[in-house]
Amino acid sequence: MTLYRATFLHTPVNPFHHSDALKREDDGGLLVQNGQIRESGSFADLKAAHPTETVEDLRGGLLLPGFIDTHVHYPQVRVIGGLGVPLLDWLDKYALPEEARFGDSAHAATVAREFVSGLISSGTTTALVFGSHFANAVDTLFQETERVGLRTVAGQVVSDRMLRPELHTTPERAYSEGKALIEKWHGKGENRYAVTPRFSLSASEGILEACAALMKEFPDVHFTSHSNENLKEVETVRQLFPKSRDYIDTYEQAGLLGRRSVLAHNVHMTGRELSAMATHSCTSAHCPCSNSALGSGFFPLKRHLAAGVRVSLGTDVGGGTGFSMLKEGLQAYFMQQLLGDSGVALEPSHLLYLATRAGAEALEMDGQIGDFSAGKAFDASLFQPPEGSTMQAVLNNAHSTERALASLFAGGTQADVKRVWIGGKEVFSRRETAQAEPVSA
Ligand SMILES: Nc1nc2[nH]cnc2c(=O)[nH]1
Ligand SMILES: [Zn+2]
Repeated sequence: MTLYRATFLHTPVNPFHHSDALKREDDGGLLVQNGQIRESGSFADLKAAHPTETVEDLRGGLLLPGFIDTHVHYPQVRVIGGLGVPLLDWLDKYALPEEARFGDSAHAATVAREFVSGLISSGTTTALVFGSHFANAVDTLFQETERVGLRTVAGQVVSDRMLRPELHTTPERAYSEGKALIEKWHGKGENRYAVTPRFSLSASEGILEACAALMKEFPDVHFTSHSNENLKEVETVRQLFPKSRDYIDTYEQAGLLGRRSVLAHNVHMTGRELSAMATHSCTSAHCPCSNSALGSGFFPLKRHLAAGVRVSLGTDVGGGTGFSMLKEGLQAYFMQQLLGDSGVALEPSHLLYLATRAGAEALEMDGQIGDFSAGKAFDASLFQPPEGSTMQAVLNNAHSTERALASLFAGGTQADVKRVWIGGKEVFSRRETAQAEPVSA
C-alpha cells in the first residue's frame, strides 16, 4: 500500500444540493492499495493507523480527483481554433474536412496519440468521446486508450445525410459496425461503448432506429449525441422531424434516452424538453468554451437545476478551445455571471464538482470514480505550477485551500499539471524544463 500525503479537495456530494459539499484536507492522506483508495482523511490519522506504510509526499501542490470530460471529439484535435463562424458553417469549413481524413489509418493513429496525450496531460482521466465516422479509426482510438489506460466511453459516429458523402453510412452498416465494436471493446479494460448518432440533423429515422437496436441488444452501453446547440440547427431539425414535438423528442421517440444518455449543449431548451430529460434521467454536457466560440448561446443552468436535470462539463474539442477542464469551469462561471439574475452564481465547489463527480454521475460511474472517498479508484491529478511562475506565487500565498482552488480555476493551465494517476497507475509526469527568466537589458 502507498500512503499519499497531499493537500487535496473533492466533492463527494453535489454542491447544488449540499452547502458543505466541498471537502478539503490541508495535510491529507490517501491510503491506496491496488489502485483503490482504502482510507481517506488527515495524514496524521492515517499515519498513526498505518505507521509502516510507504509515504509518497505530494505536498506543495493541490491534488484533485481526475477530471471527467463528458463531451470531446477525437478527430477534431487539429481543428481547435476555427473561430469566427457559427456551428453549421464551422462543421463545413473546419470539422468535416478534417474528419474525412480518418479513413486513412496512419492519420487516425497519429491523432489518437495526440488526443489521448492531450487529455491526460490536462488532468483528464475519464472521457466520453465522440469517435470517428470510420469504424477502423474508432478501433484505433480504443487501442490507444487501452495502451495508455485512459478511462474511455466512446463510439463510432453515425450519420446518413447532410454532411459529406464519405462520412455517410446506412442503418445496416451503422448496426453491424457498431455491434462489432461493442463486442470487441465494451467492458474491455477501462473501455466502454457509446452509441453515437452525430445529431438528428444528420441522422434519418432509420439511423436512429439502428442505434436503438444496438441499445436494446446491449442494454448497458451508453448513448451520446448533440442537441439544441444552435438556432439554425434547431429549426432544421424541426423541419426534418415533423412528427416530433421538439429536438429532444427526436431521440425520445426513438427510445434513445435513459440513465446513460448524455446530450451535449442543450442551450435552446423548451420546458418540455427539460422535463423529458429529467424524466429519463439523462445528462446535459455543458460546453461553455464551445458555446462561446461558436456563438451558440448561454446555457440555461438555472432552468436545468430547477427541472432536476443532471449537468456535467465537456470541452467539446475542437468546437471548444482546448482540453483544459479548468478553462471550461472558468468559462461556465463567466457565462453564469454575465447572465445576471438568470444565471447561477457558481463557487469553487460547483466548478470542481462539474469537472469531476458530475461527470462520474453522468456516466453512472460514481460508485467507482469522481472523488477521493474510500472505495474509489485512485484517479488523481496533482496541480503544482512550475517554479517561478505567476501561478506558483498565487497558490503559495492563497489564504485558504478553497481560495487556492478558485485561483487554479481562474488561471491554471496544462502547464500546471505535474502528475496524473489512473487507477493508481501514474500515466503522466511533467518533464521539468529550465526556469524561464526575463531577458535582462
Ligand atoms: N459543437 C459541435 N456540434 C456538433 N453538432 C454536430 N456535430 C457537431 C460537432 O462536431 N461539434
Ligand atoms: Zn460536440
